[in-house]
Amino acid sequence: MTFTVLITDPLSEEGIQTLRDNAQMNIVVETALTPDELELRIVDANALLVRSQTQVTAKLISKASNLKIIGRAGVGVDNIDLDAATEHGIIVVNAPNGNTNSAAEHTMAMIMALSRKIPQAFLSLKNQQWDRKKYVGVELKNKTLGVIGLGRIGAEVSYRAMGQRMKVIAYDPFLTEEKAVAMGVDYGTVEEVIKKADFITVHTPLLKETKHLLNAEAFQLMKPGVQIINCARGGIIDEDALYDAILSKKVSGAALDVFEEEPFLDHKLLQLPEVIATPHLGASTVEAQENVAVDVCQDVLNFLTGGVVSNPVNLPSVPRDILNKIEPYFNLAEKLGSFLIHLTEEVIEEVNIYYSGDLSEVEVAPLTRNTIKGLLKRHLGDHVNDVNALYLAERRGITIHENKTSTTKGFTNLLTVEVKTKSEKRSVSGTLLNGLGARIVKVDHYSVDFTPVGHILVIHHKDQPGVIGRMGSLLAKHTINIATMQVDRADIGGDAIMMLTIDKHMEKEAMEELLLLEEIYDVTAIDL
Ligand SMILES: NC(=O)c1ccc[n+]([C@@H]2O[C@H](COP(=O)([O-])OP(=O)(O)OC[C@H]3O[C@@H](n4cnc5c(N)ncnc54)[C@H](O)[C@@H]3O)[C@@H](O)[C@H]2O)c1
Ligand SMILES: O=C(O)CC[C@@H](O)C(=O)O
Repeated sequence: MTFTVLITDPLSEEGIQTLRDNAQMNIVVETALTPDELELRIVDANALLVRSQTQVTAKLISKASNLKIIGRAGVGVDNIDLDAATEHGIIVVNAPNGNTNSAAEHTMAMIMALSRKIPQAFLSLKNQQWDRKKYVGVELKNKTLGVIGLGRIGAEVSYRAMGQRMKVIAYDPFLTEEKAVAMGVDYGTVEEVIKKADFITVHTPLLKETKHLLNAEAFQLMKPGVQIINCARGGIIDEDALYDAILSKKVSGAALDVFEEEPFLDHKLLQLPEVIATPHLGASTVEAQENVAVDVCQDVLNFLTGGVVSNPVNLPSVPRDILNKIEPYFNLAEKLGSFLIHLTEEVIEEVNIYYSGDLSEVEVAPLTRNTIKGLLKRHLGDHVNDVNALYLAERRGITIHENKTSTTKGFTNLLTVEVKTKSEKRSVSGTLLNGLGARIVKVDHYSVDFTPVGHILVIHHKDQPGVIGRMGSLLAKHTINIATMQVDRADIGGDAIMMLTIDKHMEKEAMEELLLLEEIYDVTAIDL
């Protein structure tokens, strides 16, 4: 059997050779296709290999009737519609490790060029101006580097910055104080990092939660003269807010490798002398391109020839006989995880999963993976899947315990997930009701009953007459319609919980107003 492998972005020949060496592979390299041409060529492809330029959209995937695997030579898979690929049963693999070093080195190069105004001085010299006064820089030594996102690249940048005798303060939702100490960095909240840093570098994926992480509000909190670096993804920084912050002199310089819209030929930020930039070159080294091409081509080869892949992004791997028994619970498990992660802002150290009733008799490992996938997705994004969820949790020091028990509290099946942080324990229980689908039936020690979909509000309040009315009027003022509502309390006049499903996303302003009501302790808005 022959497989057609279509390569649509420039890939290192070292990697492609891995495929060429196998007689079954028919390699087609077409790096200048228009989207329309690509739609025609994709029909015959069994594998598609891309970097960040090719946009693998749902429309393209819908035309890819023979496609089995998409390989991304690099980390970010935001140019690939993962849901569409999964829906079409197409496996996506990436190469997450091969360009870490290059991206970290590029970030350091940007920090150093920025602090010493090297690109600006060079340009001026090219324009025949010998100007030594205009290009006075600042030293890095003893300055504080704020790192937001301490994953592979963020960690490597931190080590290098310490080599420059910088102090590093970092925030990552999976960073504990102990881990920070072990790495030699200071631990801070996003706000602390932003307030204390002289240079701020972001190294998160682009997710709902990281979109415009550095916005006008964040720039307000920063030190005057702060310098900003983005070698991760365009969109983590609000470009308009950055532009204004530079004009107002709050930000004295910015080094950008990535942009909200790429590619472009003209950008208003580039009109500012304080901005230096590169056209998404973080991974553009001979070594990184070789590494990622070799890794991804090897995975594609393994997959097409029946082997095991190393870096699946969306691969479900459950044997059919087990799948048939537990598949109905997958959605419940993931929803419980997704719900629970919103109940704590602290670093999760331990997860306990209790399988009761019918669930105590089945193979539960895939359900655990789905639960953890739901938990991690909020901070790690869509690259968390059944295959890598446990690995990612383990890498973040989260211990997971599965427990089987016959106690069902009246349900034929009950799945309880409990997370422990340094100072709190939160839990949620759900069941699969025959014919009615997934229901959440307990939140901490409160009994509830609701379907885990849509926009949900969890409100802790004091059990007192009038609270529900005031809360309802306030939501009405914001044209938020309540679809369902549950109330439970610890004891009369004591702590109580309201669970609401509402018809639209709860905006920040409405949340803040709710919190002003005297009897309301806290409000959590969850979109499932
Ligand atoms: N410029 C380039 O050419 C280039 C090259 C390689 C990678 N990248 C990009 O760099 C980024 C980092 O890559 P990586 O390999 O280090 O990924 P990684 O998954 O190892 O690390 C990302 C980290 O961000 C953290 N995070 C998630 N949400 C956060 C939040 N709200 N606040 C703070 N931290 C948060 C995660 O916990 C994780 O530890 C990605 O966006 C990747 O696409 C860019
Ligand atoms: O393909 C590239 O050069 C960019 C890769 C980089 O953005 C990544 O996420 O790995």
